[in-house]
Amino acid sequence: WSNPTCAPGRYTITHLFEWKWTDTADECEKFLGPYGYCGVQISPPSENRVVTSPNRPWWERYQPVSYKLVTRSGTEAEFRNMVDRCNKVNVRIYADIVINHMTGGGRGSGTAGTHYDGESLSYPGVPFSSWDFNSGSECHSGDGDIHNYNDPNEVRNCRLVSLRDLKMSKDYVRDKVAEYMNKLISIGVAGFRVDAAKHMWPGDLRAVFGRLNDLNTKYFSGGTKPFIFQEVIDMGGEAIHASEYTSFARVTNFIYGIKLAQVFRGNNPAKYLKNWGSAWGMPSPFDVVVFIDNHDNQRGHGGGGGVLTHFEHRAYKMATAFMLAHPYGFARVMSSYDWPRHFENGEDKNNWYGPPHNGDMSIKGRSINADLSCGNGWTCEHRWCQIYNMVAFRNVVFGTTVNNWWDNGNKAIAFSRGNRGFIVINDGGVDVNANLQTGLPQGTYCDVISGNYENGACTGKEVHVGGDGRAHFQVSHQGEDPVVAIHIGAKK
Ligand SMILES: O=C(/C=C/c1ccc(O)c(O)c1)N[C@@H](Cc1ccc(O)cc1)C(=O)NCCCOc1c(-c2ccc(O)c(O)c2)oc2cc(O)cc(O)c2c1=O
Ligand SMILES: [Ca+2]
Repeated sequence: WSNPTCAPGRYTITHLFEWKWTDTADECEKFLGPYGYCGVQISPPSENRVVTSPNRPWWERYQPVSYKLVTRSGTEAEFRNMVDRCNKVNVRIYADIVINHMTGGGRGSGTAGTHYDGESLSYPGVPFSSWDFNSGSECHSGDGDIHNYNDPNEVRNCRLVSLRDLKMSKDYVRDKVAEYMNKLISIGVAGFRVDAAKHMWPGDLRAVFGRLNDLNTKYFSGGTKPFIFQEVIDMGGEAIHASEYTSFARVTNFIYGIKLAQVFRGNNPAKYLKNWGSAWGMPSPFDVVVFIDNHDNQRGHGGGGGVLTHFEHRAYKMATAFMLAHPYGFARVMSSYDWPRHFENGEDKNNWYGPPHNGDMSIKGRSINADLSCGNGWTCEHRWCQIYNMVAFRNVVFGTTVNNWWDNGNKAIAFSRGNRGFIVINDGGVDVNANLQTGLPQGTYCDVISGNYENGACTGKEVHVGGDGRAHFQVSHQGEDPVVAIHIGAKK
């Protein structure tokens, strides 16, 4: 487990995938601060390989060349400015760090112009050289790559898709990685998303994390530890289990999104969610970061591929509303960019597409529409009102449990969070037309899915809760948003 380092009253982060640092700083001040987000997961800030075939794919950022803070997202100065401005409006920065490996084969230069040679294992920008990498002594797979995911040694000591595998058992390597993380901490970063953690030994990760400083007291109280969550793709069926990694940090819970996709695509009745969480055999809520989709599995591979994405926006909003209304786990909202999917034999041939860009391949900033949504090719799910209003819902109900569960035996469910919030989700079949116990104090509440609570008025539907805590709910199973959510922070 690991404690989030959010400012008080904030409980959800958003992954601003491939955003520039200048845009991220602006987004903290204009939106994430005012709308109650805890923080941002940023794309890897370390210098990465420049891949031109295909042309600047998103996954080039997962092939480090050095730990210099120069990428397509911006310069070190822009990075420092972003962390400062976001912290000043109570929005934390969680850095995606790629420390299992460096580049694949071949030689070239990175986004800071630093030379590397993947053949001779030469990375002068760190520096790392051949004895800092796993070799035939540690990896016994024959060609040096991972093939057998049921051999824990092979998964950790061999090359993931031929990416040069760092020898994390070596003190020098641990020191250089910890030095990189401590530099980010000194700048004001609040924690880390550890990429490809499954491919590193838990003991080596624990040794590196043990070298980390406390967070910078310019923004955090003394003795605050960084919030660390590790990407461990574990869907069962492999030799490596997420539980190996949860004694010293959190893990990403991949099963979560896949199970919710099954429910909200209509394969399983929503009533099954009555005992959602640990009763489904999932890890302790304090050991996980939960999400509907991530940058990899929204493109159809990595974590099972069967998850909901912004392309299926109706079901996606329902599943996100459920995730944010339910107490299980620390929630992360994906924020994507659009790309022209092109399926051939079930695979999206364009799943490598990088972010919207200008003629010179620099990343194009997002534009903001009157309804707060984004343009210029950016999806900005974190700015969809059905999502940002549920981020506020999660803030208001924190610390309460699930009560007053109701379901219609099939695809409609409802539950309250203590006496602070109540949600009805109608996942299909028949309309809901019921008088339900909300557990809330008497009054007129705004439905925060169909509109906002602004200047004391509801721009969407209103719900009247009587003295007995009951209210009448009519939720068609055919509307764009078959969800009604109310809470005491949006009450007339
Ligand atoms: O699709 C991709 C990149 C995927 C990817 C990148 C970052 C992630 O955090 C992630 O989860 C996936 N990469 C493309 C293209 C590619 C890139 C490099 C390379 O040497 C070969 C090909 C691809 O087709 N990759 C093969 C399938 C995805 O196999 C990868 C996985 C991965 C997928 C499923 C697993 O269960 C697993 O344990 C690991 O993690 C990466 C982590 C990285 O840091 C960099 C990578 O290249 C990858 C990575 O290729
Ligand atoms: Ca490894």
